[in-house]
Amino acid sequence: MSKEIYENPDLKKERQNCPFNKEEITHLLDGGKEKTIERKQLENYILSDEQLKDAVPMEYLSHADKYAEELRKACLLMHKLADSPAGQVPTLRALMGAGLGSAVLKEGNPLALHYVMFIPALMGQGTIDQQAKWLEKAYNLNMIGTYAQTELGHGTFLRGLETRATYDPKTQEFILESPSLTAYKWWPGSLGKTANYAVVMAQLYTKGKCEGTHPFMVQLRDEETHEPLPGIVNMWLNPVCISSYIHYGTYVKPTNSKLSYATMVFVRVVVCQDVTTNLRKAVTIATRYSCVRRQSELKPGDREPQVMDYQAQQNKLLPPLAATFAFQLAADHLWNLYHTANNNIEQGDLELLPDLHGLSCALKALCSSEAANFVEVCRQSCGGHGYMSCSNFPRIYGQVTAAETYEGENTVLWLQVARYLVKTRKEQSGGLSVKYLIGEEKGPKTVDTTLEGIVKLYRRAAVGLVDVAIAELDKSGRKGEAPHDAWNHAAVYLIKAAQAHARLFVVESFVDSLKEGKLSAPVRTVLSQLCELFIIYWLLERSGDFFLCSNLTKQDLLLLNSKYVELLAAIRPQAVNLVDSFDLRDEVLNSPLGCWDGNVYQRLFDEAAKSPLNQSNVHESFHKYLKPLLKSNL
Ligand SMILES: CCCCCCCC/C=C\C/C=C/C(=O)SCCNC(=O)CCNC(=O)[C@H](O)C(C)(C)COP(=O)(O)OP(=O)(O)OC[C@H]1O[C@@H](n2cnc3c(N)ncnc32)[C@H](O)[C@@H]1OP(=O)(O)O
Ligand SMILES: Cc1cc2nc3c(=O)[nH]c(=O)nc-3n(C[C@H](O)[C@H](O)[C@H](O)COP(=O)(O)OP(=O)(O)OC[C@H]3O[C@@H](n4cnc5c(N)ncnc54)[C@H](O)[C@@H]3O)c2cc1C
Repeated sequence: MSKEIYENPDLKKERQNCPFNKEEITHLLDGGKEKTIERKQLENYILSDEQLKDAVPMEYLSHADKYAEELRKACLLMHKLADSPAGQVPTLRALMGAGLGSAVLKEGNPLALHYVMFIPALMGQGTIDQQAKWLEKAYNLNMIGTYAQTELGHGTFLRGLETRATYDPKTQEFILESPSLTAYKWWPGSLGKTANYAVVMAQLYTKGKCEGTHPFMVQLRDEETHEPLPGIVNMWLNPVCISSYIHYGTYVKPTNSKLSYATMVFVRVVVCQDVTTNLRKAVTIATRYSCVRRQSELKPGDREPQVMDYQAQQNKLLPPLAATFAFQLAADHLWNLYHTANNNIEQGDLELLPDLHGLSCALKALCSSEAANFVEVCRQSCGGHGYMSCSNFPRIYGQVTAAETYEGENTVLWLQVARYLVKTRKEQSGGLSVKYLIGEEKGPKTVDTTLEGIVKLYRRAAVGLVDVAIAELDKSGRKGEAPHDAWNHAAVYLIKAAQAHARLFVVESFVDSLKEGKLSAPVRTVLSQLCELFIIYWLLERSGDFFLCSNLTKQDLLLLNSKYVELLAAIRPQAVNLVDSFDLRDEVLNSPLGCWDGNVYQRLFDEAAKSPLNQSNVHESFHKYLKPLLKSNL
């Protein structure tokens, strides 16, 4: 007789009479029906392998055992690549980030940097000959690389990196050295124990002149013994300059000195999608749990309600639910810009590079910071159980907050965006992502609170805040302040302007995607409600920006607040159906709180039972420490 599949009755009820086709949303997020089929085949292929399952929860292993266990599984995954039903590249992409890969490698993939940064650096900056020599070796895993840029003393200020690569014309070699403790490469993933090669960013010196930071291929360890090569600690020999600008001993300037930063642009684009995947996991866990959890008393004398029925809980969870769609659609737009810009750059056309740099910095900083805040709200919305390690919130939060720092610390990236906006506004130039700065909203500044009217408010805030920042810079200039001082003293305004620019891009991506998308009426309805909820949510959160730059009134704000709470109530009945549409398997969620069947309490209990401390009634430490204390009559 088939085993009855348990489904929590409340979750079951939430799923009845869903007014839209969940699979349609799944296909939208996957990039089409075929992609969904491919993803599910790949998930089955990977998650059915018993050798990829953890014998004990990772949190109970030592640091060294965690590393060894993750490396074991990462290597097994690489062996499985060849037979993957989805092909190598889609499989690799799925295994590197917060999605399928995190279901197997819960502490992170020791080989991630090899694929996410080392190979992209070779592809983006290596010469044809260098690519011929190294790419096949890297793809065949005959070498494991990382991207070594950050030093103990410098991570942000690349022009301040201390590692030096001095070109010796006699031997036609580069001598790499770390001249000081603060020059030691620090932070690069896999550098400690896994990688045997690295792309090292170093200041290139030739003929006594510093030509700025350039990428170098450096062998770190013996390919057979894995022992560090001699002198690897503070003197690295025989590196090779990647995309060499040394021609017969003479330095030839690249067409754009920032092309060596290209790898970071690529990862910033990828990070937007990865933090969105993590946010989707957090929202799914919190939403399902909030429909299983019953607590307190809403109507006196009634049964304890589902906590999702509290407006306060809806206010916590529905904006992040909407954000997952907003960020995914914006990341898709950015990805398309990346491909267009990259194809142009390969033809020598660098015109879109500033747009790509500005937008990738803006979206990486916005998606990572907003996702981090939203993940913490999701964790808090689950009360004490959200605090447990097994809830998976601590790990998701750690991964998303890391993204606020790596690939460019967010504040620094906001200032890069501001630099791009101020320059663009002053030159009335700029391409794709600042089109409105040129054609800013003309006409009366009256406010209408329709979707189009609200988008116009975002445009006014984005342009207006750039103009406020420019006015601050000009005021400082008139006081005789040097440009760098004026820039520093306007930082608060500059960052506000950059953030408003990023939010406008996300809002317009969401609205445009719904306009252009071939969606069924029911899906369009629910996604439009999420879109309107999200853009009103952000406006209410940042109302000061809008008061500063438009004729928004107190009445308008009260009206928008009423619209916001109406939308909370309208979307509440579809919350579980929307997160079900993400189609995230329990193994990917990796949380008793978020499992599809809602069997939360039994799964929590089973997880607790796995703790080594719960394998005996009295731990040995009692006899060593506590019992003597109890007898000591202090
Ligand atoms: C599939 C799953 C994926 C999983 C997710 C990924 C997992 C990865 C996990 C960890 C990996 C982490 C890796 C790292 O962290 S690598 C190290 C990252 N470090 C940084 O990002 C450093 C940040 N700092 C900088 O980028 C620079 O120092 C700077 C931009 C802040 C300043 O550089 P500087 O040379 O001083 O430039 P200026 O500010 O003076 O500007 C000059 C000029 O250049 C333009 N510009 C700057 N950067 C770029 C760029 N990257 N691309 C294009 N153009 C750039 C800038 O706009 C100025 O232009 P101008 O105004 O016209 O003069
Ligand atoms: C999980 C993780 C993985 C990483 N992986 C790698 C890797 O694989 N390879 C690699 O090379 N690096 C890696 N890094 C390092 C990362 O790139 C750096 O930490 C990051 O670039 C920030 O630089 P920093 O640590 O020097 O911080 P700092 O730049 O020292 O930042 C400290 C403070 O100074 C502020 N600040 C700095 N400059 C300015 C400015 N101009 N204006 C205003 N404020 C400023 C910052 O906003 C911040 O508040 C990783 C980091 C993490 C956390």
